[in-house]
Amino acid sequence: MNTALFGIVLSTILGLLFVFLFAILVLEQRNNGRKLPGPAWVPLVGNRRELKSDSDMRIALRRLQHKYGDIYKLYLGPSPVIVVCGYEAIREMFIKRGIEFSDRPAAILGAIILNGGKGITAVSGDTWKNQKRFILATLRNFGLGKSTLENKIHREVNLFLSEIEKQNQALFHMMSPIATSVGNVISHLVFGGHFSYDDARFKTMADAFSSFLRFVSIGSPVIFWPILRFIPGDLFGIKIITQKMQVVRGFVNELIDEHLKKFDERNIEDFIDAFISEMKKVDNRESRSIFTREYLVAIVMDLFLAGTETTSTTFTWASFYLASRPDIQNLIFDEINEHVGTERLPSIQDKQNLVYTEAFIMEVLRISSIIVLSVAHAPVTDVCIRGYRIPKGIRILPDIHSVLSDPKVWGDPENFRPGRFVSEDGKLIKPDEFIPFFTGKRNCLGASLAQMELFLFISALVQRFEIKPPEGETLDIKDVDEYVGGVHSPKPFYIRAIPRHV
Ligand code: HEM
Repeated sequence: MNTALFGIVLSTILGLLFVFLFAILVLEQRNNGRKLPGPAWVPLVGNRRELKSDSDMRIALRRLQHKYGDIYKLYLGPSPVIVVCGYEAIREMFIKRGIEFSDRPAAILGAIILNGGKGITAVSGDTWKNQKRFILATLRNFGLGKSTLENKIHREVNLFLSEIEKQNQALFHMMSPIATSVGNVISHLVFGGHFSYDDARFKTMADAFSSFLRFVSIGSPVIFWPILRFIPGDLFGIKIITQKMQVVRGFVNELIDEHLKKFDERNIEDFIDAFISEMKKVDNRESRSIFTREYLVAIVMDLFLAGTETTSTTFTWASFYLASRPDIQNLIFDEINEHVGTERLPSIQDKQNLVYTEAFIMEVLRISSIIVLSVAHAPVTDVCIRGYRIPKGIRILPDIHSVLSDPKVWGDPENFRPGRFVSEDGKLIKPDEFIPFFTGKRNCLGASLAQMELFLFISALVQRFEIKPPEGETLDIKDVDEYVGGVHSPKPFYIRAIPRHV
């Protein structure tokens, strides 16, 4: 299409959309039902101004909650979105009436670029239920929560510790080594192999996923105006992201081909084998089957995307708090030294004795709140909540940060204080409001895996090394904390790892 013709088509479409939006506005105003509160919005642009009014979007979100209450409506571009804040509203909608809010909105552009909208995070209804059941059962078969997986994680822990040793007490950034390690834990489960620390394929995949997460963050206009992706050039960076995703998809397809070639029904070794085994059993003419190659590619990509950046970002935050709070790091080390010693790696069995270490991990998950706004949900049918009519399919964003930073729940949410999770008689406290993995029917599928990894990697790191800021400096939260959308990760910071036993 030449540029002039493209301009005419684009302006006609935009004109029609404008009329359509104006009609929605008029219809909404005529609606006699109780209207959800929310800021006035500008057609086409939505409430971008309100969300971007602060350098840190969490401040804007807290202000909106304060002004409009726990359930309010926003417009992101032309799309209406309902934001749900505070534990009570989240409990009411996603726990008590969880099934009614367990769909995802119709495949949005982000999910389509990632996996054709077919992976576990994007699907709804029976497809979602069947995928979730199969993935959880298969991951359990391959050791989730069992010692077989712990042995594999320990192998990765040892490689990780050697990698830290190689830094030779010089300054380094934690994200790179830990991303490879947690990526390798998923790799063991998914395809039965692992990457070396300098593997170019892994670096490409990690880079593609973190660019993707930045891109789908709440602010990208092309997500809400998909037509913008046809503008010549790559103003919104969508073409480069799509290319990167194609490279990752090619790599996943190679893995599947390798598995198909050596497939042996009597020797099912990993998730891909287990899925292929089901593919061979079911009749693929049955159109509702989830056991197709397309679904397999999408699920594998989802598991890597959902399981790598989240866990490695949390771990990177943990290394920040270790380096910036030597008092807390000493308490963790003393506990490990007392209950495990230094001759063997801490194991899952030790969890019951390493209460303060567990509390430290919970406090990192709480205060870093890496998923500020959860993945969008959608009502399965039209529903009524607190007198508000909520239409089927609308995007609902649970505001996890509003719960994890609520002063009514935590008292001093801004302070890093692991002791809040330890009772006076030394037991671990798990408040209902502790929801970094969200809650209800659609909560994180990898929560127990992530907690197992964080425990085994963090306890081993502190057992072996003293984590320190750069010589003669201190690390301050103000220098690393910002949230602009996507996963809440710290700005780059550098630390040293000093071996405790030479
Ligand atoms: C610290 C690490 C992690 C955090 C904080 C985290 C958090 C979350 C959150 C908030 C959601 C959205 C729930 C919702 O729909 O509202 C989610 C979904 C999900 N997570 Fe995690 N996650 C972590 C690690 C993992 C790992 C290791 C996996 C591994 C396999 C994983 C797999 C998934 C999947 C597949 C979903 C989609 C579930 C569904 O749609 O039913 N996550 N996670």
